[in-house]
Amino acid sequence: MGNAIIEITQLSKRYDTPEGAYTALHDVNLSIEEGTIFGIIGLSGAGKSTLVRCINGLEPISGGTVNVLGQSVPDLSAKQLRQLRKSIGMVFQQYNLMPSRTVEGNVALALRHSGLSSAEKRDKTRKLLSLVGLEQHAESHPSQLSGGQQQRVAIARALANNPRILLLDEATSALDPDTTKTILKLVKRLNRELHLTIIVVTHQMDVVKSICSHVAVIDHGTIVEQGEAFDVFANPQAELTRRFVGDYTGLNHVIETLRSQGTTAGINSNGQLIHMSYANKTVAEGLVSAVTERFHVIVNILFASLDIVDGYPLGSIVAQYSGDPEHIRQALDYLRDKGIRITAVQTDSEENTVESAATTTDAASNTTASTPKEHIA
Ligand SMILES: Nc1ncnc2c1ncn2[C@@H]1O[C@H](COP(=O)(O)OP(=O)(O)OP(=O)(O)O)[C@@H](O)[C@H]1O
Repeated sequence: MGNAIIEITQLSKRYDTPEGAYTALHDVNLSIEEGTIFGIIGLSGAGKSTLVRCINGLEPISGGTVNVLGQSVPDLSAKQLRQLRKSIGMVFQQYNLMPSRTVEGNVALALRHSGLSSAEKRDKTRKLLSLVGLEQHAESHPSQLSGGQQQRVAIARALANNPRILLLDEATSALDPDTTKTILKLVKRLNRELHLTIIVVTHQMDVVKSICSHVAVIDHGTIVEQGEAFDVFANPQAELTRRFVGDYTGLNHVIETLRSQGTTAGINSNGQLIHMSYANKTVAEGLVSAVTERFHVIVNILFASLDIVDGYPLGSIVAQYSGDPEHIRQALDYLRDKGIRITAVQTDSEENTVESAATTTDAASNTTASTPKEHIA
């Protein structure tokens, strides 16, 4: 981990509207380390774009501090702000390319105040296009390119002034899943090869899961949870985060089905429905047979999934446990000892966490505690 490249404390932002002041951001605290890929996820209207605009100085703040690259953004002059913005490359959902210019012309446009000669600009533009895999399309116009290719041009343009931070604002939201994957792969490579700090503003958990090392969840202008992406997925605390994660993994759908059609879904009224999540592949192997044999309980698996979050495997199982209640309790204690997070699923209300020693939350900072994990190649 390096130093914080962006440090935000107690940020608030109010907009004056005809109906009165509207608070779009409230007491936002964020620390983004250099070299990380940091996701900011929230529903529409949560305040994501406002936060981005406060970071790059496009919006005056109402309170708190915003430090970017060691500079206090609200205190910068117009000239200093222009300079700072050169260090922050921006990519948006709608590519924002000039239709009348070629691909090369679009990228070169970002170099117009660079002081480079025409030959140097041409050389740099070609290098940037090669970096994003578009060297063959330098002479094409944006209309001749696919959405994914246009977004690559926008990324090349955003990199023209050698920024230290790349800010992607819903950059993959208009793309199909396959194209999204290739763009995310490119973003990950840029992070690695250029040691760029990347901020990914999104409403898609899939994007966070694929490339982010850290994530902050924003809800109605407040950061409700933040931490390492894996920990947030493994042990979501805030209601909105649980919804995002559960919707993404399919767990919410399963629980809904069990709630509405429990008997038809094959569960009986005597068993206990348990959600198990685990971070360690080897522990999960043989999980069911171990507790079945050892504690003489019947484990009926209703749902299982395995995901890779930021390069780490994360498994999830919903199962019905039947048998002697004392044996079930012992079986669950045993699993907990093995580092598996155990949650009782209520079919008539919300899930309740059955106390788990391995996972705790620092409620004061809305930070999810670290979960042991096992990296895969
Ligand atoms: N200039 C403005 N004047 C008044 N209210 C604004 C202004 N800009 C944004 N808002 C309000 O602030 C809230 C946050 O908006 P913001 O655009 O930051 O959300 P968002 O999370 O980026 O949403 P989306 O994903 O839909 O772009 C919204 O309720 C919005 O209506």
